[in-house]
Amino acid sequence: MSDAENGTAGYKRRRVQRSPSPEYKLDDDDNYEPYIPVAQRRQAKLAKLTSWGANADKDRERQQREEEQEREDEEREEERRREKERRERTLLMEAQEVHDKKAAEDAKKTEAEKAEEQDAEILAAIASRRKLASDLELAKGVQYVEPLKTTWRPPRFIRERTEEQHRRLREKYHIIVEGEDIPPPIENFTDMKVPEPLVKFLKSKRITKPTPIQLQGIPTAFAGRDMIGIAFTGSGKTLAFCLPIIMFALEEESKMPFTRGEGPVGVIICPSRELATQTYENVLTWTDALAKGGYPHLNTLLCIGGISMGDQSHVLGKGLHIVVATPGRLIDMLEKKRFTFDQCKYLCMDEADRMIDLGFEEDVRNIMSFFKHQRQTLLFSATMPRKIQDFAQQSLVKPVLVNVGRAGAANLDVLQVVEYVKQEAKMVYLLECLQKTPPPVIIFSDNKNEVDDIQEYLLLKGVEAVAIHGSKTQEERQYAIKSFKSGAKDVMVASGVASKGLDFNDIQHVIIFSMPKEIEDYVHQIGRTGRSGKTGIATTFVNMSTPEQTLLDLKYLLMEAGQKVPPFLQSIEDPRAAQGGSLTGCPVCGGLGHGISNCPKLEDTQRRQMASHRISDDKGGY
Ligand SMILES: Nc1ncnc2c1ncn2[C@@H]1O[C@H](COP(=O)(O)OP(=O)(O)OP(=O)(O)O)[C@@H](O)[C@H]1O
Repeated sequence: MSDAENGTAGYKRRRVQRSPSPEYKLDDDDNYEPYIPVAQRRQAKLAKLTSWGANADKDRERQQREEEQEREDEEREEERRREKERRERTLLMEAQEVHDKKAAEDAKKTEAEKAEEQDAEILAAIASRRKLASDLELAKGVQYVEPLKTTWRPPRFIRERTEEQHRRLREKYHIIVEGEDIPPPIENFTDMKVPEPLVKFLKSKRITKPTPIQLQGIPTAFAGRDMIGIAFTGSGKTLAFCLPIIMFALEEESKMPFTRGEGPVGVIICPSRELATQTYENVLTWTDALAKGGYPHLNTLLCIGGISMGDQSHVLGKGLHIVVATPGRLIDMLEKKRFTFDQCKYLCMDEADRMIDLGFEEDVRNIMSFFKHQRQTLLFSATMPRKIQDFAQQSLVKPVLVNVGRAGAANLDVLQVVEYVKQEAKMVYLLECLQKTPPPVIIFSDNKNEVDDIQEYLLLKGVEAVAIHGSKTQEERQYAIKSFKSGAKDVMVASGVASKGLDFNDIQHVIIFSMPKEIEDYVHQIGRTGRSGKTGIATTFVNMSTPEQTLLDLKYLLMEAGQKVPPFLQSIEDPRAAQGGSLTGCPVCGGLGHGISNCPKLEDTQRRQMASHRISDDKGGY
């Protein structure tokens, strides 16, 4: 029989003939039915029909058995399916239960707890920053464990006092200390062994008794200890960190006079040129007073951007004792080897939290890498958030923390007035506000254009005003400060950054035209008045454009200082209180009205970091 006769037979036969090996066996082969010729099939059918009768019973039985088997199979299959469904449902339910339980637990957690968890994550990220030490020290694993030794000792009668007596004295002046073997507080300059001519000079400037930060800070620094000094604005921190460096330089010069190319023995770093200039001028007056009193003459160099170092060649031409600097110019001079830190043993940072926190951290490390020996490090500021304190402490040797009042608290000698003034009414109201006190008055705005606008407006109204901000030339800035300090000008309009830490005589009134976002800036700004024990007024304009969180920080600060809280500030609720959270201050900026997760300073730092990464990425691409 041909293939044509049985249709598909040729295909099947071809497959039979190929007799596939097991590994090539396709699924179709499972259904393979061997070919049975038609005649044979007919015969088979006939035989079946004929035997039907005889086998009918057997067949029925078999059929019944088969049907039963089939039913059983179906039942078993159904049972298996049901079991599977049951198992799946149980797993699903368990998963749902776990999910529901977690949701319930989350719901039970207060918003404050969730915020705390978030805060802990952010803090852990901050904590991972590198220690404040030079790269070389970090790379070599150099770690100093003992503070520097100095020859200074407190007078015997003070050494003989008990720890309890020291404690009571500190308590009397509201001084909080932390650390090991803390040197004693000393209540007058003579007992601190400050040279007589300087004591007399200070007296002539009405500096007769040390302020609390000086009373504990100067002995601590004289004893060679690393320290973190925190005290409110205008409390005399400058003398506290300058005096030890002057005394150390005097001692070194007395041992062996310095000649050209030698020194400095100490460096003071400030975050702004103006602050560095002011500190430099202070050091000059104090070292001059000593020289006039028969002590060796000390050379001090001002090392800041915007001035020609040629003007100071007379200082560089001699032995150098002290350098007062801003970071950028200092690094430049060190890199050019105009002087070295081979003999430098004293490093002080003013407004240290700003230096560490606001972009100078790498510069500070760079500066540290020029030191050849162990140094004594002093960090001072009016604001020092806990997080920065912790970080700084890790970088110092057995540090002593000297704290007068809460870090970041406002000076209690400043009467703080907060007024709601609509944006468009500010200028006119400013004139009215100027009538509150006689000059000198400082007006702050963080916006450079606004600083210029205010000055222009005041000049038009016949008010003698100067202005200072970061976009002014160094000459303009110096002129503004000089004419305001000398009393030739009544009002200074300033951006916060340009005037931080500046000590002007007897400022009567500080007007904050636009409230800074960060409460620390506010504390520094109002701190231009109420200095060295005198009182002053600070008037601050706020309105709808002031962020609520800033207002809340302000509200708590006023409450802490026992000042009047105006009704519009009173009505601002703390969302953390509603959530039952803790109302402790932000560890990053010290603001009392918010937590770390919505800290404006942290946001700002992160934004700047991202911007600088972008810039370095861009640079890397070329
Ligand atoms: N023991 C003292 N008694 C009286 N006045 C002092 C004393 N020590 C310093 N002063 C004066 O107090 C003023 C403020 O001092 P200083 O500038 O050192 O304050 P500060 O704590 O550094 O403030 P800021 O945090 O704003 O920089 C200065 O004019 C200074 O001469």
